[in-house]
Amino acid sequence: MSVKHLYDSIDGLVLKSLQGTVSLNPSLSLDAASKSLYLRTNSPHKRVAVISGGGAGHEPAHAGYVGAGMLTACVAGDVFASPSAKQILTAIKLAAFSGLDSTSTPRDVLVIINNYTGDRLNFGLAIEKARSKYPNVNINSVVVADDISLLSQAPSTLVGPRGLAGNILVCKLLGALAEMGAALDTVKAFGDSVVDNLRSVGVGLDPCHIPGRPLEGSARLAVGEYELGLGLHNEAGVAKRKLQGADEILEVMVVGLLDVVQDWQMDETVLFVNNLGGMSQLEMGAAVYDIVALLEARGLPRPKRIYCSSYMTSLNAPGFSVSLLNVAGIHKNAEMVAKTDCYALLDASTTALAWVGTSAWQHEKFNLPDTPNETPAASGASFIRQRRDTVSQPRRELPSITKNAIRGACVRVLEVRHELTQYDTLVGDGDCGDTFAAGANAVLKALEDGTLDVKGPSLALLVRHIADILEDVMGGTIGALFGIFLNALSSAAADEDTDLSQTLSPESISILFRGIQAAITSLELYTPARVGDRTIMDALYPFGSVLGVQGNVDSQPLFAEAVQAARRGAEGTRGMQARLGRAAYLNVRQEDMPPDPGAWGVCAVLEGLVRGLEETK
Ligand SMILES: Nc1ncnc2c1ncn2[C@@H]1O[C@H](COP(=O)(O)OP(=O)(O)O)[C@@H](O)[C@H]1O
Ligand SMILES: O=C[C@H](O)COP(=O)(O)O
Repeated sequence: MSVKHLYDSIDGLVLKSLQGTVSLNPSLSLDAASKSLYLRTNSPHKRVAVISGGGAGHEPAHAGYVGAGMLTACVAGDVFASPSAKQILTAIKLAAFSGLDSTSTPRDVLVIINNYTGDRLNFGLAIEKARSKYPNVNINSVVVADDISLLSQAPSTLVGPRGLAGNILVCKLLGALAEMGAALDTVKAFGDSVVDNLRSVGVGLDPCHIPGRPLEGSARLAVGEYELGLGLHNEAGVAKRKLQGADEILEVMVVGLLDVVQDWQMDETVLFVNNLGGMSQLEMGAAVYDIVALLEARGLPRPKRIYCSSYMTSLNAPGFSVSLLNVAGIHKNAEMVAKTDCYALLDASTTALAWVGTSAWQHEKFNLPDTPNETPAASGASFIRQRRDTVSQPRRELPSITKNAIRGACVRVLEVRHELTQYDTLVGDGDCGDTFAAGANAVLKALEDGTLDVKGPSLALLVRHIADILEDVMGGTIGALFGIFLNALSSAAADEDTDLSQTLSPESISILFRGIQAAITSLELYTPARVGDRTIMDALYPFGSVLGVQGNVDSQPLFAEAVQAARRGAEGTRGMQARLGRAAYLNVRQEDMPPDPGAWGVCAVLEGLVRGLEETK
């Protein structure tokens, strides 16, 4: 694994890289605030704009695929963390309206989402927001979930297969179909059918290293090991195996794929080999040759199209994936889909920078050199109104309490940042500490420069403002969860008459507590996670249930008690197997599972709030 980089931090890198892409393709424009790239002009026949995106670190995905005949727009988050719903909403707007005047009918939008929790939550929320904001734009989505390596875990997890590099094949096929003027329903049906007929498997010879990240914990493979069942974000593979050479690795991959596609009609397939960024193209070319040989050795016809490039990387990871697309299976589906010629779509020209595929397929009968004979082996949470009696407490000046509490939360988050990174490196993609820290730093800055107005006018607006600040800087699963939680808390508090500009009254505290419970309830609309699934819910549920205690209570001790319950919940995730989130992909021994980083981070926020409150006494 190379840990030397040209840039020594990822700060500003994503934007700069997008700017570089715009320099390479004059038909693109960049909306820097949302990190969205879009085609400035589109063919008037195009009725549907196909868009995609996700965390950065996968370049040339997706910026390299924006162009006529492929994506109309894309949006990037931070490295390995989903963009926020706000960013995605802008990308949808740009895709629907770019280049059109106010009298023109906007394009409909088809969103291609890779199956990762942060992406599902943030893209899902953005689509909901866009539907209400732009009622004349029809929006639908296709979720790519091509990874076969987690299928054996399916019954015990709720996450489903991950999206791997097959995503780019989906972008090419749907982008070309939309360019031909297809309607949204057709593109959606075709996309679902493509996903149903797409399978991938990845391997890694080593993880990648993210510029600026600590080195500890980043070298997880011994010299003689490789990982099978690798994702796109440096998360650990499903199994470590002894490195015995190309023959063994390719055999395992091909056999694994063929095992899950036994019902496919194999005379109509596409082979798609993706370099995760750190393999030499010399080796990848040889791998293509060997994979075709392995298929032929099993009596299978050569794939009708073969592709190999760095389509969707994991920074500089020395690894790759192999995907198979069952074209016959796609054509067998609904009548509307059957009329679509997959090969014509793959061969169609595009102005996207990074699509690599020859147009020679249209003209030449495909001929591979001989292969060897021998082959080796909300929401607007409905606010739950409860009666609570609170003992009367002295009224205290609010602004300094609020400011200290918020500052306390941010400072505590920054204290645990590296702990979160360490835990998330072991069980996830390592970005959890950075995501929490980005939120904490942004709120601290807003507190210091006075843009976050702690004097009021109301709890609802204060919370909404914090949610807004966080949404700009926190992507990933955590960003989406905080967004949902805080917006729901704000909506719940807005139902109440809370003038918090002067004093912190028992009544306003009880409104806050009830709002927190309502916000937890609204999270349930978007995630199936409950206690025991190893997520933030393991901290939030115990926290909320203490706050829900009825009867005479003194608010500050009750809050502190609730935070202790959250801490016990987060501690309880140590050694817990995950059913949701990226940790669900892992095969880590129970005793080696660190606490859940999300739950740990939530505890830090809560503990910081308490510390800030106590400092105000
Ligand atoms: N479906 C889910 N519901 C609630 N919390 C979840 C879910 N999936 C993951 N989490 C929480 O999110 C945390 C990871 O957040 P983050 O680092 O942003 O994830 P990612 O980088 O995979 O998007 C986990 O530690 C867990 O607490
Ligand atoms: O690159 C990251 C992907 O978009 C997945 O996002 P996530 O880690 O927030 O789930």
